Formats: sequence, C-alpha cells, structure tokens
Amino acid sequence: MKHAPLIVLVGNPNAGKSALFNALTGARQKVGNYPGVTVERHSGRMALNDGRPVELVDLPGAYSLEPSSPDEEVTRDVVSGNGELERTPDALVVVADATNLDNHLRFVLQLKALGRPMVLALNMIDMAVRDGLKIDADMLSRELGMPVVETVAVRKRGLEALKDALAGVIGRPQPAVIEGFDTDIRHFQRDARRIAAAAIVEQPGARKFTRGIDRVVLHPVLGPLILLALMFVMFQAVFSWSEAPIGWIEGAQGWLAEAAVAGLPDNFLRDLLVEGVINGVGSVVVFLPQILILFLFILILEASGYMVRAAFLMDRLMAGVGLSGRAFIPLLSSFACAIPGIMATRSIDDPKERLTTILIAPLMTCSARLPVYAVIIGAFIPARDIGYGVGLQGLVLLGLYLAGIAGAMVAALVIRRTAARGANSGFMMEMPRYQLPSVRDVLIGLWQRAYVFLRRAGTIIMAVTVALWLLASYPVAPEGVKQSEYSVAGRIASGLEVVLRPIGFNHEMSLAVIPAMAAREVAVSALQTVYSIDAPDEEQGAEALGRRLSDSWPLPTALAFLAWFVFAPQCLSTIAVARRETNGWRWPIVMIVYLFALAYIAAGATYWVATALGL
Ligand SMILES: Nc1nc2c(ncn2[C@@H]2O[C@H](COP(=O)(O)OP(=O)(O)OP(=O)(O)O)[C@@H](O)[C@H]2O)c(=O)[nH]1
Ligand SMILES: [Mg+2]
Repeated sequence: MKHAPLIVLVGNPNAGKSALFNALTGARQKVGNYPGVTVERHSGRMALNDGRPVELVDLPGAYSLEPSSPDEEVTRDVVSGNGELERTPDALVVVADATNLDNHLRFVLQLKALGRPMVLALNMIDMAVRDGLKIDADMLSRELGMPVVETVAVRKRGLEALKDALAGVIGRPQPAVIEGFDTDIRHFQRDARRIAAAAIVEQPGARKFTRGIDRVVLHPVLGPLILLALMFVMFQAVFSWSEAPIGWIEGAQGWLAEAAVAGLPDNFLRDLLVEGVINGVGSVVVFLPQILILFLFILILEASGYMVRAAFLMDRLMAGVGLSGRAFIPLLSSFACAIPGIMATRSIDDPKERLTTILIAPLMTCSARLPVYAVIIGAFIPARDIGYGVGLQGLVLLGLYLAGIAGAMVAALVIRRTAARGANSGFMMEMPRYQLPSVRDVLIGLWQRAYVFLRRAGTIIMAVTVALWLLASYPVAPEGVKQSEYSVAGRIASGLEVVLRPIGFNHEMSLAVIPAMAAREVAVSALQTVYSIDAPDEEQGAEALGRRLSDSWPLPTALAFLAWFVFAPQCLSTIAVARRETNGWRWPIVMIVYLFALAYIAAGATYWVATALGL
C-alpha cells in the first residue's frame, strides 16, 4: 500500500508548530507559551485543498539539526528520515515566528540545505502587526527560494494558502537529496541576518510591550515578591472559591446515595454501590472544583508567557542546588502530575541534570495529592481568617506545597553532590512574548484536566475502591469486633501498622496507604469506605468524613499523615515512567527508597514534634 505523503512541521521552539498542527488536523496537542512544550512527535491527518490526504507530524522544537537534548534528537531523526518512521518526509513546513525572524531563519536555512521540498509558515503575523513590524513575504520567498505563507495559527488564518503551497511543492519531482548536513548552525548566521534585514520593511522598537512588563516582573526585588504573591493568591483561591461548587457536588452525591438506598433491595450489590462507588468515589470527585481552580491559574500563567519569567527568577535559587532554570518547567508540570513532568525533562540537555530532575519530580505536589490534603486540612485546620483576608487553610496548603519544594531542593543538592555530580549548565531560555491567554484555550485546558481527573475517578480509583470495599467487608466480623479490623484488608493493615505506628499512624491510615499506591486520591476514598463499613448508617459526604476524622484522630496523627503524603512515592505510574525515561530499574529504585525514607522521617518528626508541643 502506498503511504499518504508525509509532511513534517519543524522549527524553533515556541514558534507555534503545535498550534498550527491543531489548526490543520483538529487535534488537541498541548500548546503553551514557553519553549519545550512538545517533547515527542505526534501525527495526524489532513486533506490538501485538492482532496489529497496527507500525514502531518508535529515535532518538538529545535534550534538546529545538531541535537543538544533528547527531544531535539527526535526532530533530527524524523527530518532526516532516520527515525522510527523510517520514511523521508515528502515536504517540510518550517514554522518561524515573524517577530523573531533573524533567529528563526538560521534554522530555516539549515533545513533548506537538506534539499527537501519546503514551505515556510511565517507565523504570529498578528503579533508582528501588534508590534508594528512589517515583513515583505514575497521578498522573503525570493530570497529563500521557497513559498512563504503568512499564518496566525491560533486564529486559523492562512491555512488554505498553506495547503495550496504544500500541494504545489509535493507534486514536484524531488530534487537530489543532499546526504548529511552542515551541523554547525553558526554557518547560517550571516545569511539569516542578511535575509531578515532585506525582508523586514519596518521595525519599530520591537517588543517594547514585553520589555516594559519585564522591567517590573524580572526586577530583582519586585520580581520574587510578585511570584510569591501570585502563588499565595492561588492557594487562597483553591479554598475560598471552591465552597459553593463542592456543596453542589455533595448535594448530588447525597441525592444519588439516597435514591439508591430507597430504590434498590437491601443486598450486597446495594452496599457495594452505595458504600464503595457512590460514597467512596464521590469522596474524591468532590475535589474537582479545587483542582480546576488550581489549573485555571497554571493555565493562565502558562499561556501569558509568565512561566519562563518565573523559571528565570528561580534560576538563582536552583543554581544553589545544582540545577538550572531549565529544570523549572518540568518541575512545574509536575504540579499537575509527575508523569508529564518527567517526560518534559527531555528538553534538558545535560543528562545528569535531567536525571536529577526526574528523581525529584515526584516531590512536586501533584494534583492527586490535593484531595488528600484538602480532606485533612478541612477536618483539622479551622477555616479561620487570620487577618487581612488571609485564610488559615490556604496558608497551610501553601505550606505543604513549599515543603515539597524544599524537600526537592535538598534532594537535588544531595543527588548533584553524589550520584549525578556535575556543574550546572546555566540558564539559557528564550523569553516568549506576553500575550492575553485565549479564553478558548484555557477552557479546553480545563476541560482536559477535568476529563483526566474524572476518568481516573471512574476507572482506577473506582476499581481500587471497590476492591478495597470487598477486602474490608469480608470475612464478616462477629458481634462486637470491628469490621475494619477483622476483614482481610484489616489484617493486612494491622501488619503494616506495626511499622507505621512509631510515626503516629493508626489502623485506618495503614489501611489507606497500600491502595493509595495505585492512585493517591484513593487514600480519601479508602478512609471513607472504611468508616462507612464500620458505621453504615451515618451521614456521608466530605464534610461528614471530615467530622469523623477530626473526632477520632489526634492532631499530631493528622499532621503526620499530611507529611507522609508530601514525600511518599505513592504512585506506581510515576515509577513506571521513571523506569522508561532512565532505561532501567536502577534509578526508579533509588527514587522509591529515598522518597519512602524521607516520608517516614518527615511523618515521624512531625508526629513527635507535634506531640511534644502538646497539639
Ligand atoms: N498570537 C499568536 N500566538 C500564537 C500563534 N501561534 C501560536 N501562538 C501561541 O504561541 C505559543 C506557542 O505555541 P506552540 O504551538 O505551543 O509552539 P510550538 O512551536 O509547538 O512549541 P514547542 O512545542 O515548545 O516547540 C502558544 O502560547 C500559542 O498559543 C499565532 O499565530 N499568533
Ligand atoms: Mg509544540
């Protein structure tokens, strides 16, 4: 069978390749206003204007064909036809940022030297217009000897012209392919400057807008203060904005449980449905609003261009522990989930720095911890305003995030002095321009987050909770013996409790910790399940669970549980990804051991200090 022609999107990082890919294929690849968003190739299909189907591939951004990091290797291999695809592309669409032409043209010229059919998408024309920058596309096309199409990927402008241009170049007989390529990008520097100078008709003080904002947010004193203030507001919002929507979800859940109790015969299946599924899984789903609020902030910061500034501000701090600001973005992604975070380390060129970043990524507070934190904070920390509108709960949550970050910094320091010794490579990252986030992109981002979370709730969290419900319900305890102690799960927990009792853990906590290896949120549904098995007639819901916890756990125990979840590697998928990205078991094992040790020590220290203080 003959393949559809293969067309590849290449170009510098942050040029808008993924945005163009999405616009052309209808896909929803992640776009973000910082370099290194895409780290793998993705393919999709589209039809040219004459109806011909073609395969389109989106690649990680690269500065040249000489790879300096694992993601750039993918780009080189695909472009030169040596990659897993093992097909030479039939045409390249080189994407360049019109507002950064001379830099991006270097790579265009290097790619051109390969002698493949090629079209230049001169993207971000809207930004060029905003800056008053005028480019003569015809002149550029003559100078480069390839079609040039002006595009605005995010507004789907220029797509038809791009497809026409592609149809034109694909049809042509292939010119002789030049074997090998000039690996030194500097050879193209002079020509790039010359061509840019010829094609740029008018260039007022470019990027004035961006420079103006940077003077404030990158200010040595103001900058860090602004960053801290942003984080602070974010965590306050997680609690203060979520009350109402949490109430709605709880209402719906209570209604469902009642309807099930009223409408179904009293048997095993009804108990399973009500205690395991509705109340168990529901106890996790209730935290959806808080997760979405957190992501609303992260998405806006990402799209606006602020993230790289934050990385820059953090660079000095990171240098202190042997990492560069480059590690910041993968670490930041780990606040969503360590898995994309670990994948994002592919854009780090120094292998030791990359390894260190992989090993500390699980210490960033992923969104799966949020339900665990929120339940315990809700139960034990009074929702008090400590003055100036600062809520105590939000403050404690911020503290937990900071504890994870502090732990990561200490771990990085140790790892960089031992296992992955080396000098840090310094901060080298282009500052993207600022722009207003598109409402549509933010909504799509939130929707994707919600979907991921609900899918987890409906699959792994539900499966593990139901399994736990079964193991905790049988064998049925005789009169006077607690079901959660007598059951299979209870006995396993009793075994584990021997190890965990010294750090203040009780039986229920020991029982929740094992299933939470599959997904951290299960810690919450497990507690809910155990309590509803022991007292099936009591009121349900997150608030009821909170009350039950605050009635039966001493404060030091609750704090120890929080400390445990800051550090413990409670996630099998993260371990699996670490194995894949480091090609072996050695480093994941190091990761598991050091994180469990850290969790044990931190929980124990918290417990003993809190007890000594008489809390
Ligand atoms: N104003 C404007 N913004 C754009 C345009 N194209 C892309 N963007 C924005 O530019 C940023 C980068 O876009 P991406 O598509 O992620 O860039 P990329 O080339 O795939 O970047 P990497 O995957 O990091 O190599 C995002 O914030 C997009 O929303 C455009 O034509 N105009
Ligand atoms: Mg991309």
